[in-house]
Amino acid sequence: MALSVDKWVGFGSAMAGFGLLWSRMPEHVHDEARYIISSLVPMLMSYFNPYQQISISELDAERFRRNEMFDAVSIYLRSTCLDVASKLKAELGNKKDDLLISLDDNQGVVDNFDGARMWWRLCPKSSKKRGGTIISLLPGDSDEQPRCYRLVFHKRHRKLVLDSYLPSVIRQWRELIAKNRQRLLFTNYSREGKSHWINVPYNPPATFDMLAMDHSKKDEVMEDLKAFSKAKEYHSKVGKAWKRGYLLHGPPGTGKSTMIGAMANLLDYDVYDLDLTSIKDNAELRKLFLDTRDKSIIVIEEIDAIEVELTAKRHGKEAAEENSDKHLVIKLSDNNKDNGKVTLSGLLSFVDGLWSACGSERIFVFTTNHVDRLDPTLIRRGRMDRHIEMSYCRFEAFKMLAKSYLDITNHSLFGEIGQLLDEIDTTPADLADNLMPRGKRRREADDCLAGLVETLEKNKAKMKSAAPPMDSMEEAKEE
Ligand SMILES: Nc1ncnc2c1ncn2[C@@H]1O[C@H](COP(=O)(O)OP(=O)(O)OP(=O)(O)O)[C@@H](O)[C@H]1O
Ligand SMILES: [Mg+2]
Repeated sequence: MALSVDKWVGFGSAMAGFGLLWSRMPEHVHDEARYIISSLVPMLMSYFNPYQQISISELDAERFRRNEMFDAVSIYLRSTCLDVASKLKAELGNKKDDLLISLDDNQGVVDNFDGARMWWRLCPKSSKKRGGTIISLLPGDSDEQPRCYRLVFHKRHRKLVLDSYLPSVIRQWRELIAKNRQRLLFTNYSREGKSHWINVPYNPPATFDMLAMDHSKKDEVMEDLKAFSKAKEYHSKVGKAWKRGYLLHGPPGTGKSTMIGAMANLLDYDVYDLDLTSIKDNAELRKLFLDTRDKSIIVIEEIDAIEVELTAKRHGKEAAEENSDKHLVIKLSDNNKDNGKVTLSGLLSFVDGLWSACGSERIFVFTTNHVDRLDPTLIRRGRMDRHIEMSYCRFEAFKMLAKSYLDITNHSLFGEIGQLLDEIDTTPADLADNLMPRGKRRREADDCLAGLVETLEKNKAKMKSAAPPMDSMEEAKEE
């Protein structure tokens, strides 16, 4: 039966080809005859061919982003009608040992819906070259036709297919992905001048419970995130895109990246780690943005360093080095001079321009060690809604680390450690390093804490010897 469906579809294409040929007949053929035959072709086609066809391409018509309907069909077919297919493909899924079986190219399957038969076929990528020329495409297109699913059904089921069958495919797809959702970490890479996302399964170990920072600040951030994830109606009521910006700033090793993992865990969002330096221009940046999914955190780490690097590309390395030494604010560039590059204005429109409203439930996170070096327009309130300072570890944060690393809430050395932490700036990363078991023997809490006191004492002594003597400070003050 599938064969006869293919025949009909082939017949339809042949008739269409005939129509095309006819439309190109020389002028001298009588106009009236041309008109009659041209209008007869579609009538003949519809008379002879009782089937209709819908194509679902892997990329959407503008080729700007992936067509999610293609994914919906893939997942639907995988779950419902692979039993009858003879050519299948096997891959390892995102979850460990998760075997993914799907249709192989050119393989067809039949689905039954409400007494109607639906013929599906996966058509492979095909070349657009015909007769040695490439058919003209939108800018950025490749010369390959993307893969597509072809659905063929009897004409009398048209209403059923459009009103019930395809909506049910989408509904089942949504249910299946909600059930089997695996959080992903994406990063961008560039191939042949075009940017793409690749992903790996993402299960960050950090949670807010383990994050050592001021209690009230932590609670505030968690409340803010939870409120954001439930604020769909609020955002549409006030006419704002459903997105939020966080700027995490503080010295290295204070937990900025760790907090991003904790955010992803708390909200169950995917993370897109955006590498700006490998993006060709603003258009590519926009394309990448359109390719992100809802419920995601889009991260640009160490944005100050990226700015320096981008400046280096534009104005020469020396200029960038000079800038980084002397100027507190390093601009990306002024966009008139930098066609074909990611510019500050491109980045701003990525974060909250017209295009940023194209998705929903997106959180932008920028991290930096030098908040004072950033262009103020990039981090103004409204763009980066919350500025969170991750600071050196004091006693309260230390207690959280002791609880997670050593499972203790009190110890005779706590008083001494608290005092030392007040005197010297120590990052949570340094403390965590001292609280980890070393070598083969798991160290007892006593050993760990004694070792930590020793390290802190040493650091204190170093700090004292590095500081200028009191007398010279007094002199400097007087001067
Ligand atoms: N606030 C914190 N709470 C718990 N652990 C922390 C914290 N800060 C740092 N750590 C520990 O130190 C390691 C390094 O921290 P992280 O990478 O998050 O720092 P960062 O602020 O992103 O540093 P950088 O600015 O260099 O990127 C983490 O793997 C984590 O184990
Ligand atoms: Mg980091």
